[in-house]
Amino acid sequence: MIKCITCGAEYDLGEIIYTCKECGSILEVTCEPDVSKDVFNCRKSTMWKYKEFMPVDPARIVTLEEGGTPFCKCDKLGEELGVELYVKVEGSNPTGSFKDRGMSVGITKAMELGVSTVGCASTGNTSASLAAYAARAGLRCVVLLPSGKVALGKLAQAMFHGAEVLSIRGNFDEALETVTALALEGKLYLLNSVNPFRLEGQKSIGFEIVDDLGWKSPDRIILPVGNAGNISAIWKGINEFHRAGFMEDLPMMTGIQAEGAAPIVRAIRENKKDIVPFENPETIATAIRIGAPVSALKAIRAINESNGFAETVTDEEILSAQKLLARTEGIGVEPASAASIAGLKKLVENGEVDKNEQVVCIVTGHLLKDPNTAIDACVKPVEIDADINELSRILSQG
Ligand SMILES: Cc1ncc(COP(=O)(O)O)c(C=O)c1O
Ligand SMILES: N[C@@H](CCOP(=O)(O)O)C(=O)O
Repeated sequence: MIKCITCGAEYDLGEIIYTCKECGSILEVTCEPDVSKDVFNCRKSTMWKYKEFMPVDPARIVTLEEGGTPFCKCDKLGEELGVELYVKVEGSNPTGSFKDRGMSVGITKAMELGVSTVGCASTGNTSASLAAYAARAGLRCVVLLPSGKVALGKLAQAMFHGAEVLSIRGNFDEALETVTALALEGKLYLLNSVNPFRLEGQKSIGFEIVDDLGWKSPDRIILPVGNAGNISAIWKGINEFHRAGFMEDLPMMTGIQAEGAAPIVRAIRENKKDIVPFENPETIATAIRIGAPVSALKAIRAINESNGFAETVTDEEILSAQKLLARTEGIGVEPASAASIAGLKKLVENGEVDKNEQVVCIVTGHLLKDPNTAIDACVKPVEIDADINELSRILSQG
């Protein structure tokens, strides 16, 4: 069933629907399989390890073997910050971000529905991922991107995988409004995270964290929040495993937003159930430059239900955390991803996160997604002749 999260209205799994016809709220797919966790043993380490929890025909999936991403224990950084730290490296997915988990389910669903054209609005990663999975499935793909605000690597991916790329004079929120209107006219199948099947794939991040920790919950999961689908999906997945009896405790879901694009943090601080959009969201972390997150209701619920927290970080804090993670632990992430590390640092400093907590930070996209920001943050290479004496002189400078 597809179910409205606000009024509970139910819809058939075969219906193409993005919001509730009764009350206009957002939807979710209900999923309560009756399985033992032993069925997962000896399966390949992709998100399809948990196929019983996915609402599509497992015999006909469109996959690039997404999921099963590294779960790195980060002792050096953990010690520096005073917590037991694990980093879930979503940049290791096939197109370099967590979106692949959602697109694998979303495109499989598109094939089941028999649609011919898929589309999305994107700050970059959704379009890169959709373009790749649409190519694999042989579907036409249309993506709307905010002009001048998409990191180079992501743009290259969308173009190279053959998507029809439209550069919108406007921001992500305006692009999403436009493409949603087109989807409602039936001109394309929308694969942004307002599509509840997208989130079914992304909930597997929660499954993997629990599995990686030996069927236990961490104390806290921290992640960047933009359109707010991922935090909602992970909380849904964690609850499904909890209800299935695979684990005892639940984590505190902690969302981090950039200071210039923080409607969810503001809603949590003001104890509101919904957001007031940021009209002109701005941040160097272009992936989370979003003012009107479509899954805000779900995200606020996830944070409140889990006794979690929401915090903002500045662009400077994001860039410094990006470098800290790269240089302390060798994990290269794009700026938005580093918001989780920046957030952890801030929350430890202000006492919100207890020393010795077991914390999982999700880093959502690969460093190479945004090469320009990475290069701008570094000292330029020194140019020298191919001469051993000159090389020795430089090395001796230390
Ligand atoms: C790299 C990266 N991190 C974080 C986010 C935010 O995720 P969500 O929109 O699901 O909150 C996005 C895009 O949405 C992203 O591309
Ligand atoms: N950062 C996202 C924004 C769109 O999010 P979605 O999860 O709703 O598709 C992107 O990569 O485009």
